[in-house]
Amino acid sequence: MEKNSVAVIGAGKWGQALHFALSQKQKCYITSRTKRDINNFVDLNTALSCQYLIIAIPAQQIRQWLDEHFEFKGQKILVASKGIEASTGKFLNEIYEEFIPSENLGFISGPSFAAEVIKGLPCALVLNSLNKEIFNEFEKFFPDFIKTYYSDDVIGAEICGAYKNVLAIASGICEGMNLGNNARVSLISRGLVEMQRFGSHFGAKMETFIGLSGAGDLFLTASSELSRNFRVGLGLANNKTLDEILKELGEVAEGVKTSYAINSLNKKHKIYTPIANEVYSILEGKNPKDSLKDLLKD
Ligand SMILES: NC(=O)C1=CN([C@@H]2O[C@H](COP(=O)(O)OP(=O)(O)OC[C@H]3O[C@@H](n4cnc5c(N)ncnc54)[C@H](O)[C@@H]3O)[C@@H](O)[C@H]2O)C=CC1
Ligand SMILES: O=C(CO)COP(=O)(O)O
Repeated sequence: MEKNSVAVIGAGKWGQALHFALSQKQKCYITSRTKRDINNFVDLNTALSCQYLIIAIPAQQIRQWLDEHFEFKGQKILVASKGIEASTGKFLNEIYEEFIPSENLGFISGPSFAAEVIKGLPCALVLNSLNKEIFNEFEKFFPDFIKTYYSDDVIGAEICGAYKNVLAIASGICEGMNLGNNARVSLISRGLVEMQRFGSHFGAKMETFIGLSGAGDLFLTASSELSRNFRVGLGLANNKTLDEILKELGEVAEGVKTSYAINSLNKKHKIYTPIANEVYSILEGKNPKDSLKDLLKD
């Protein structure tokens, strides 16, 4: 294992943006399932032999990928995905911890559209880990245009990153129905309260919800067409089918599968999550106008 070697696994939008960012200060490798014309693109085995890995593959594919491709050799890992596994309701830290010791793991959160990061525009991110050494070691790889903060609230960051995608779908629906600014901001504010209620059930810290990982990423994603999840909401409000929307998108919108995960978790744990429930129902075919009526009277 080459000392201080860094590799990004997954060359989608976020993987490429992180590769661009981490290439500013040192050599950074990148790999993906299909060969890409990107500087320092390597095969998977070369990437896996690096000391530091950033993994940016969609949440629903992580377990299978770890099962089939990953061998733990002491690497330090930052997880860049945002979502909850729909088939089990597991948070990403729970999946990773089945394969890798928690002291080797960190999780990226915060408002960060790949399209802006890849242009070198400034942003602030949180590197969450139970082991502060992970933050200290990865922090030095980030370029000057990204400010990094440390938090030990891994579960809080995981829940914020996943839940805000579902709320971004709701906000896109609201926008697509032309309900106005008052409605959208009411939805986002109540969404933040709902996300905090859900998160505190699983031990997340209150401060995480009012910081970059919570309010920060929620405000960003739920108010911009740069968000894929927001665009899913716009499509649903315009009576497109989910298949049509996802085909048009051509990229992952984690909020869709995460809605199903949240639906089973809130039933199991009896958590009051009206907005996420309506997103789930709309994905299952409910008319958004009926959802609006139900949300206003609940
Ligand atoms: N795009 C963004 O602005 C941000 C995305 N994220 C998160 O990063 C994750 C990845 O998102 P994007 O890169 O934007 O999505 P994307 O749709 O652009 O790319 C996903 C990548 O994962 C790869 N992939 C899919 N299935 C795989 C498998 N079974 N094994 C290996 N690789 C596989 C695809 O080939 C593709 O390169 C998501 O969880 C997303 O929520 C987080 C912050 C910002
Ligand atoms: O997580 C993101 C920005 O922080 C990206 O959001 P989308 O996946 O909705 O585009």
